[in-house]
Amino acid sequence: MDLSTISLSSSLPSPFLHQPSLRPKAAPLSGIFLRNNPPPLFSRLNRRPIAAAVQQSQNDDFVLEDVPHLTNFLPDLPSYPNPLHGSQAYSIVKNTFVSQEDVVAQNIVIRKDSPRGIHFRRAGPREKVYFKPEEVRACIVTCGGLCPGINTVIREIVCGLNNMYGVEDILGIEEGYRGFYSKNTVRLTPKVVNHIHKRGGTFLRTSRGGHDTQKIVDNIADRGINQVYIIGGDGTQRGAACIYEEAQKRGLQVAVAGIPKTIDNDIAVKDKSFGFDTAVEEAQRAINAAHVEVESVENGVGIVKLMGRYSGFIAMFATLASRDVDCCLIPESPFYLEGRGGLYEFLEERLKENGHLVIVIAEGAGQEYVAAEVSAANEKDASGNRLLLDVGPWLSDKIKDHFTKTRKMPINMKYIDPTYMIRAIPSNASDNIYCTLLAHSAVHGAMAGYTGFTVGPVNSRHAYIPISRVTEKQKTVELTGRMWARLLASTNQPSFISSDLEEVVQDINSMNITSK
Ligand SMILES: Nc1ncnc2c1ncn2[C@@H]1O[C@H](COP(=O)(O)OP(=O)(O)OP(=O)(O)O)[C@@H](O)[C@H]1O
Ligand SMILES: O=P(O)(O)OC[C@H]1O[C@](O)(CO)[C@@H](O)[C@@H]1O
Ligand SMILES: [Mg+2]
Repeated sequence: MDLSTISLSSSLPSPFLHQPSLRPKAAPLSGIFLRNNPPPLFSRLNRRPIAAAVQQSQNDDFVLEDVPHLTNFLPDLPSYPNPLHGSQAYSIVKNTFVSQEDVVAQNIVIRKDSPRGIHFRRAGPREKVYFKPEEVRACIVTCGGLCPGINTVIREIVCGLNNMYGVEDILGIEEGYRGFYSKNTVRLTPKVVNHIHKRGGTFLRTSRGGHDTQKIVDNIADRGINQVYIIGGDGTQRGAACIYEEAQKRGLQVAVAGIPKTIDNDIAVKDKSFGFDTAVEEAQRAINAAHVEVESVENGVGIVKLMGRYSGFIAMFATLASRDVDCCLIPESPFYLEGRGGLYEFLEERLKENGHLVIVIAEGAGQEYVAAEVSAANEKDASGNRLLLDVGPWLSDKIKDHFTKTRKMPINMKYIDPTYMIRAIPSNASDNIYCTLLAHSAVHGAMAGYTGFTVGPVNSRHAYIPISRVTEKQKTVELTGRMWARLLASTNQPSFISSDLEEVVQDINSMNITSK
């Protein structure tokens, strides 16, 4: 068990409950473990009591992975009644405010005797806020690659702050983290952002690299910013954690809220990333085009390359949605070309059977093969992410060579690379709604004094999730999970698992692992 897991059980000696980082904000959740992910300073201070508390509560099985609160390091911060009390939108809601006791369970498929497991705080407006609206100076920044819906999140943070809380002072930081110290800010009002959700990209522009925590926090302090909304992927959220830690170290009343973004859908804990549905939908157009092309010629072979550096979610879902795909190749599932059970054998069978076929490949798949054949320097982007080799043309050449040279069978290759087309578009209707919920959750959380947190749905219910949970591990397609099995069942493609590996997978499957 994690040493930062502590118990708030009523049997605890009171000193534990009085340590600032451990103290619940309102009514404590009774009889629970609280995993606060405290910043290094607090974990150092609390090491002994935390370990002792764990020992005392070994039998308790309810874990709350809590997010930090400004009062953890500013204990005398005053609070105010939430202005939503009087808002025309919320005053008629039956339970306007989310109770401090409301939590969201990470696992909802459980067995009768399973432990209650990990929970997160439910997102939403709280009875008390820790900012007077007229004293809020918020800023929004977008970093990393694009994804559909960023503009909707920006719009809804601005409109949410303004319409729900009466906040008027909102700044846009342009071109990512480096914009904090190298650019002027732009004033964001509901009028300025009114139409931006209809456009792809980010109204505030973006960049990679350039994260300098000291300079960023200096700038936040100099400008009198007290709420920071950070939209970006895993790298961006790591940067957000640094900003939160530095602001806390300096004792600044600055709430840092992260809205995780990635087209690859590889953010842990959250159900899915915003813009992902839109991207999968757009990918259908490329797959359809490939299918139409190859269906119309003799021995047509279509290849569609989609994004997905380390995870094949876009490829997997686009394949499952389409039904025209014969084979889906993803980074998590190593494939091989030659021999029994290999890709060539399968493609030959499909061509004999149907006269055409479509392959979808995620950009991160087969990197080891490409690397072995092309002399490429190990290049990185400005943020330090490894630049991938282009697997699409490599695969297309391999298949062409195999059929025309080895099998003496001419094929008609149609290669489509819609990489940027699927992420540079505006979000669809359902992603727009999703983005609105994310933005509102972030606004409610920051106003309520939470900081160093991210937002997202866990089993469909929106929650406040510690930043570390979304940065420590990337979500990947589980080869032993049901979704990948559904894909294999749908395409009937080889699993590319040799018999030795099959045994290992069966062993893993027989362990008590549940998958969605
Ligand atoms: N470990 C880190 N600590 C502080 N800042 C970081 C860290 N990693 C990345 N960043 C900063 O976060 C920003 C975005 O990072 P990156 O380019 O990796 O994109 P990302 O947020 O992971 O999005 P995506 O990968 O989905 O495009 C950059 O400005 C980068 O400097
Ligand atoms: O070319 P860019 O903008 O660096 O982004 C490419 C990368 O960004 C991602 O979309 C992640 O955001 C990856 O799938 C892709 O490899
Ligand atoms: Mg990333």
